[in-house]
Amino acid sequence: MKDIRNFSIIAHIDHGKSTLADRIIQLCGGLSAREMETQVLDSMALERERGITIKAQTAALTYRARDGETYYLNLIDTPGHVDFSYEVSRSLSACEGALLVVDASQGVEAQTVANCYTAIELGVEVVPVLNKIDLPAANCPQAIEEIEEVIGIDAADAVRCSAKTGEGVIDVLEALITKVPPPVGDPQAPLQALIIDSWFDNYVGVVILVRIVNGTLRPKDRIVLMATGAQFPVEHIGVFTPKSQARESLSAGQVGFIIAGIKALTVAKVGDTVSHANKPALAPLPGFKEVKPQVFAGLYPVEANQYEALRESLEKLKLNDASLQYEPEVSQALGFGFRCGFLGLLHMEIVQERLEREFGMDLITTAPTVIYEVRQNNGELTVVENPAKLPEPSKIEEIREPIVTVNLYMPQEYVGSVITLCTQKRGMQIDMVYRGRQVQLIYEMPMAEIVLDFFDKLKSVSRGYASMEYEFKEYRPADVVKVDMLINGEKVDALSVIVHRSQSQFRGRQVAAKMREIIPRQMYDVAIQAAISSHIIARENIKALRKNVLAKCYGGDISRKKKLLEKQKEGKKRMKQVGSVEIPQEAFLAILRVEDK
Ligand SMILES: Nc1nc2c(ncn2[C@@H]2O[C@H](COP(=O)(O)OP(=O)(O)OP(=O)(O)O)[C@@H](O)[C@H]2O)c(=O)[nH]1
Repeated sequence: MKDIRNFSIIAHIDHGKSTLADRIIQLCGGLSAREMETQVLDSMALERERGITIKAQTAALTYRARDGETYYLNLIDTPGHVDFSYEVSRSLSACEGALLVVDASQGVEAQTVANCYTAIELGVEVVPVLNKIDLPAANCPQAIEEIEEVIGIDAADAVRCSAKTGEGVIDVLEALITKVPPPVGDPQAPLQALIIDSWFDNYVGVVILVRIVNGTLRPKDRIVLMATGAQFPVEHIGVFTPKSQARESLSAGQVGFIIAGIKALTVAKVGDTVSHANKPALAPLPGFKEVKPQVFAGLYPVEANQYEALRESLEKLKLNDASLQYEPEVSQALGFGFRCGFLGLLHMEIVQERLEREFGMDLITTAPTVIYEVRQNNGELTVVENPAKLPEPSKIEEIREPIVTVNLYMPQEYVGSVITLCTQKRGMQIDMVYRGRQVQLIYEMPMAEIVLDFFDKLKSVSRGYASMEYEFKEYRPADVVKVDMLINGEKVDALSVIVHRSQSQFRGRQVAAKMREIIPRQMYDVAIQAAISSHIIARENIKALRKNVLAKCYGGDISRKKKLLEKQKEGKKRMKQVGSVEIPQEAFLAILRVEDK
């Protein structure tokens, strides 16, 4: 085991994580030059565009070091966004080391900081690497100073490299084997394997990526997944180089995959422990957590006849995304659709985008909401993830909302504005810690505020320098009310939102005003009203307009007429006919666009 090194790469977007990973894979002979042509580590087109790695992948590599020894390196990829922070912590806890890649021409940036602290807290050895030294703007001494000040680790002998030219990449590997300790574990002990990731493969079913902590696993062994107790006979085991390669055994310290005829991703949860069914470990590995959807929204096809297609697309997505939930739902205004549960806003956006892009769906999405626990006067306790389903105020005894613990990191100069923002968002300060030039703020905050627009606001008050991660804490009583929107006197269920009472009047007015801007003028007057119960709190009017786009081009250039009609059709695409009024997609998300008081 002395010759194994398990590591991951922590880097800010664009600092060169994928390029460096590719270089390392190339140096260690994992792939031929032709296979290298396409960047391997983040394969989904969507990911590349957004620059985030959604599904962790891995590579088992062999490296002949300068000391003449051969080392087995396991590169474990980590996803890079707040919604996936639990998966990040599981990937990191499967490593003994992490390369902290910093673009020497840019210095340390916010996003890396939170992941780096997670690594340090998990006892992972962080090895600083300065990348892009080929750039004229590279300033290594400055980058070193920033790493030391901001992250607080010694960076004097940070490795300098250029993932682009290949210069210094060997030094990165040498630093890795000297600085990162080999794994510890007992190959003879009962099996404990940590699930780092799992995904669905059309041919073999669920593939589980594990880090074996103790014990040894062989094909044909019978395994148990400790959180669910489900048992399966192992069919194949192996490693990714990054191509898959079968192995006869995987033992303590190694990283590899298990295929065991598992059909549903929900059985093999990230963070769970795999053990032998006949001789299970006494206890699972620490740190398993059930990740549950935190944010819910309704997804409706623009064309009613697309409902079945939407169901099929969601089914397909769900195969590879255990955290996505959906249930059929009916809205008076929007017809048949699905109430979907997501880990967070980014997760929601990704799902939405994949549905539209990969599956060609045309969707209307309602405003995201958190889950409320509602106790009614008759003692009944219900869970509400759709504002339209909130019982009448007179029937409610108490509403409780989810509270999250938020960890924020930012340079000192932004502490003031971040605190102001947190207070505005009903946050309660728990702690404030100085870490070099960086400050860590810990807040407890209603999840609903985070869902609304906290992340964007945080970025704007800190000019992008603050980073955050959050975790569900508990449900607490909350003084919230439902604001309904009426269009021409009709309540549109899909437009209702739940907001804090102190903000309700203000938000109701703002949403109405925003909708007046968004909803195009129609053939008749349209009245938009906001109401709490039967009490109207705001009213806006959209004046009638006879919209005849052809009126301007009398004279009869037919191709121009066609073009205009085409354009008008395009504009209609994401509209939904509600009663007699056409409402565009943005109107359903108007609540996300309003300013704070
Ligand atoms: N000049 C120079 N450019 C580099 C170097 N390493 C990476 N790049 C470039 O920097 C850009 C970002 O590199 P990636 O490897 O995609 O960065 P990443 O951190 O993986 O980014 P995401 O995948 O978006 O998270 C690409 O255009 C690379 O070609 C380097 O050493 N020198």
